[in-house]
Amino acid sequence: MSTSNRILLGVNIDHVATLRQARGTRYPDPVKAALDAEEAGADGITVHLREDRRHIQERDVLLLKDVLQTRMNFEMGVTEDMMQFAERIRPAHICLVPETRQELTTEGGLDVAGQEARIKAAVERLSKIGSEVSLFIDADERQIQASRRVGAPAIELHTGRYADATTPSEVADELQRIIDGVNCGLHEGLIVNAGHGLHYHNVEAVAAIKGINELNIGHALVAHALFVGFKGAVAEMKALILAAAAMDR
Ligand SMILES: CC(=O)[C@@H](O)[C@H](O)COP(=O)(O)O
Ligand SMILES: NCC(=O)COP(=O)(O)O
Repeated sequence: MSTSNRILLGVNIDHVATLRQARGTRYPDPVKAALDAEEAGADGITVHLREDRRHIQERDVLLLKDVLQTRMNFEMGVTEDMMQFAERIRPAHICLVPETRQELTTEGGLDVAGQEARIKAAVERLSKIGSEVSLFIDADERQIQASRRVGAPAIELHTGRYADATTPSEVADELQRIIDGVNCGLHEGLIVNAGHGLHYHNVEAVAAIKGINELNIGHALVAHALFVGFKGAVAEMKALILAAAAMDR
């Protein structure tokens, strides 16, 4: 079981594209954001090509594939169209996420336990193209064990409930749920990542959990970039998570 202090920052650039799509302009370009993020210390770039194309477009993914110096973490719903696109792109990492068109953002984790055969087939198919497949799930023992059973090498724990918690006791409960999830994932032999809704004021407690491999963060970085620039926003976040991960708690 790994209890390393090393932690990676995956920068999600979806919401750079959200701003572009709001006006149908050519700017701001998420590809430029990705390159800036890499220069500022991002360990990887995450993009979610939603079925409704509300932010990232195929064009972005195709360009990123050519220019990234780090690695792409491609988030996708489990649909035949997406499977075929992923087979064409062959990203280093693929994260399977649940998706509905009505949701404001990714509201919960993938129900792996409820559709094991379907997810297992997707994991097997995507592993054949050389991608490391992770499953975006809630920090729930049932889902974590099902993720191991379907053959995914990695999971990403959805931290949205922690991020949305308002009272100190709710925050503590949600944090504990993530800690338990990380330990359960490591026990099952999985690589454990986490993300969603993390920002400059709530990230440290999560980054301090021993054994987390990577945090994927997007919305807060794009928002902060308005004031300090994208490189500055990424560098600040990276410094924050490295410092938190290095602390002996
Ligand atoms: C799965 C996930 O958490 C990311 O894709 C991130 O949330 C992107 O933003 P939206 O969910 O708002 O599309
Ligand atoms: N998978 C989570 C992610 O990529 C970033 O989510 P957010 O920081 O934009 O909420």
